[in-house]
Amino acid sequence: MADDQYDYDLFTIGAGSGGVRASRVAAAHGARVAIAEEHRVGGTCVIRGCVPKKMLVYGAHFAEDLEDCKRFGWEVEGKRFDWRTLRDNVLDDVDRLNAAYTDTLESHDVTIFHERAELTGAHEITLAGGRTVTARTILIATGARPRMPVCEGVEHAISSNEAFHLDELPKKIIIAGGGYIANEFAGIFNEFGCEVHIVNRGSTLLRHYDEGVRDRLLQISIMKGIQFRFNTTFEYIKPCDEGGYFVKLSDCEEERADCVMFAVGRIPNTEGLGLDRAGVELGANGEVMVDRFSKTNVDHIYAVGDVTDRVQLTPVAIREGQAFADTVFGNGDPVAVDHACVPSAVFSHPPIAAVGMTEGEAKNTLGSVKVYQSDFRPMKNVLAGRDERSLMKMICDGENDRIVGIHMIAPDAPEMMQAAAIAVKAGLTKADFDATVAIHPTMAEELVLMR
Ligand SMILES: Cc1cc2nc3c(=O)[nH]c(=O)nc-3n(C[C@H](O)[C@H](O)[C@H](O)COP(=O)(O)OP(=O)(O)OC[C@H]3O[C@@H](n4cnc5c(N)ncnc54)[C@H](O)[C@@H]3O)c2cc1C
Ligand SMILES: NC(=O)c1ccc[n+]([C@@H]2O[C@H](COP(=O)([O-])OP(=O)(O)OC[C@H]3O[C@@H](n4cnc5c(N)ncnc54)[C@H](O)[C@@H]3O)[C@@H](O)[C@H]2O)c1
Repeated sequence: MADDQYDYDLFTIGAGSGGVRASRVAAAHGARVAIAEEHRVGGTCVIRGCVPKKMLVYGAHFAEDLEDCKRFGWEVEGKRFDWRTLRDNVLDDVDRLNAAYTDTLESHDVTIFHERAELTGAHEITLAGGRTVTARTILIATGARPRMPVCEGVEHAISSNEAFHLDELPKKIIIAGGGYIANEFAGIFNEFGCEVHIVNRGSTLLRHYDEGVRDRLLQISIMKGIQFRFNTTFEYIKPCDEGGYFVKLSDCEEERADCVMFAVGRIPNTEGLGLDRAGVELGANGEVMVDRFSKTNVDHIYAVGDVTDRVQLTPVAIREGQAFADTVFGNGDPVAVDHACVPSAVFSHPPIAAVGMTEGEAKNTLGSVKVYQSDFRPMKNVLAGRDERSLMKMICDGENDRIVGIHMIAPDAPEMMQAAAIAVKAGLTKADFDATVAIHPTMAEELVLMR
């Protein structure tokens, strides 16, 4: 493996989900590996994404539990929510994870440069401090950053990055977007008692999800007090002397808000990386173009994760990193990641989870389609007096009964979906589900009882 012509066998730029996995696996295969990280080891998922977000979701959900518990006989006197306590505890855990990821790299003898890196030659990388190193193979794993649209006063708005660090909760927040981040943070802030407005440029929330499921989320979110504006754009955001901002939207008078947050997609981090000099081909959104082995058009340069804009999810970035390291540094056959049938979840209140084709996609793709569904009020909601129904849908190929998609909105939907996704990925049929005995009483039993 040792190739003394270069300082390292592998140099990874970006220590997020994809870069860390690729680096430690390549090192375990015997490669001499270095990684550069300009911010904090762990990347988006650990530092300012999935993990702290999920902790806020847990924190937020207590608002409902504390309400619902009364009907279960519990009385909680003097309940009060303190944002700073939750925020600081979450940020402490982020510090712990940052240290754990750093330890993992160090224990695999991966050299970490805590600074920005860019390509300055075919095999040459220059670090922000001025040091230059060389590597036989280079991996671009620089992730993506929030897209901030062109709008007067956009500099006064926050993105999800800042949402984890707020000093105070806003009394009123306007969130632009209708995707994952907008819906997840709308749920979080709403449960904490903030007045939440979602402003979407288009007419659809979460457009890649099944229509029935997204309509149910919209209905429940409205019932919980979240306000929605569709087909609306931002004209300006201006600071207000008394604090907060004046916000002018395309379809109404100027209004005041304490915080404006943009959650309108993420842009691959490819600017200023020297990729043009290296001749690496980029796509229309600045994403690195790669083949199924994550190789760019330049033989020794690879890219994994959000920077390639294939599927912007942590488990996908991790798989791409693993497959890259096994392919380039392992002894087995090349490994390509299968991007079909990737399950996903939106950690809204309640959460959504899905795998495979939506009903609409199946109808547009397959000859005949059978749809089974279960629309029910979970037992806990019935006793709690919470008027919130869950929905599960199973989409089958009418020709052969094979399940091509499962979609749900229900408490713990992501937990149920992980197991159900195995069956869909394995190509099981509705009859296989029917043949499985239910676990009673659960919500998941609906999966094997659908008509
Ligand atoms: C708020 C939020 C919530 C999310 N929730 C989920 C979720 O619940 N589930 C899920 O699966 N996904 C979720 N995601 C998406 C997930 O975080 C990403 O898909 C994943 O982190 C991508 O990993 P990556 O390795 O490609 O990039 P990243 O984790 O972004 O890592 C890239 C790293 O590269 C560094 N870097 C960039 N340029 C340079 C340079 N020139 N030199 C040195 N370092 C550099 C960056 O600082 C960063 O640390 C969420 C994202 C956000 C923003
Ligand atoms: N639970 C999860 O797995 C999770 C959570 C958060 C983020 N992520 C990942 O991060 C990515 C980015 O998330 P996101 O929510 O920023 O993007 P997104 O692609 O999910 O949604 C963007 C939304 O913004 C709307 N929009 C675009 N421009 C707009 C504008 N100028 N004004 C108002 N609305 C506008 C779009 O119509 C769309 O609804 C996701 O695609 C996902 O891959 C995943």
